[in-house]
Amino acid sequence: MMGAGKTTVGKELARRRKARFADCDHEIVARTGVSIPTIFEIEGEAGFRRRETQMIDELTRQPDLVIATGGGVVTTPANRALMRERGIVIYLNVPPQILYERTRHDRNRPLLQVDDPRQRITELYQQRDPLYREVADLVVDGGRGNPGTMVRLIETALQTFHKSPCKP
Ligand SMILES: Nc1ncnc2c1ncn2[C@@H]1O[C@H](COP(=O)(O)OP(=O)(O)O)[C@@H](O)[C@H]1O
Ligand SMILES: O=C(O)C1=C[C@@H](OP(=O)(O)O)[C@@H](O)[C@H](O)C1
Ligand SMILES: [Mg+2]
Repeated sequence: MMGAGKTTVGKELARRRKARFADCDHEIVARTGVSIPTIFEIEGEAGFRRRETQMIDELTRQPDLVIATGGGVVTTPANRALMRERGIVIYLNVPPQILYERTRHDRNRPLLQVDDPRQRITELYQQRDPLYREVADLVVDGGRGNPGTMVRLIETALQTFHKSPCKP
């Protein structure tokens, strides 16, 4: 979900594992030269989702890459299939109240620029939680500690986890 810590924790996880890192949103912004809110403004959410699918396809072809997705990636069935087939997927599960606290001052998430962002987050969480679980290989409680603690939890879980992602 937005505010779960994917960008922050993903970057640190990659550093610790000496892997490369890519943030899907960051790559889309770099490619288009405009911000996420601007893409939503011009192309709508549907336009952003098309770009996201293209980018996920591109990124998941690369080996040894830690990818931080955007929180809405699971809303597109094709993305869920790509993630399951090509990657080890970690769901950072964080309760809506904490997601709200972490995102309340941020203006860079167009879906939360509404009158009642707390309610919006709760609705999105309810809709998406089953989808995150559908694609996840590991579910980590992401609301319990700082990013460093999250990375250590993930590293420990990965030690006893073996999956051979398909070659794209
Ligand atoms: N485990 C954590 N504990 C406390 N704050 C966190 C944690 N993970 C991320 N944050 C903070 O929450 C905000 C959102 O994090 P971010 O990595 O952008 O989330 P996402 O990419 O999942 O939307 C940032 O201000 C970040 O510093
Ligand atoms: O949850 C979503 O639908 C979105 C999450 C954002 O990424 P973060 O999860 O990194 O905030 C970004 O992709 C866009 O604003 C839409
Ligand atoms: Mg992010």
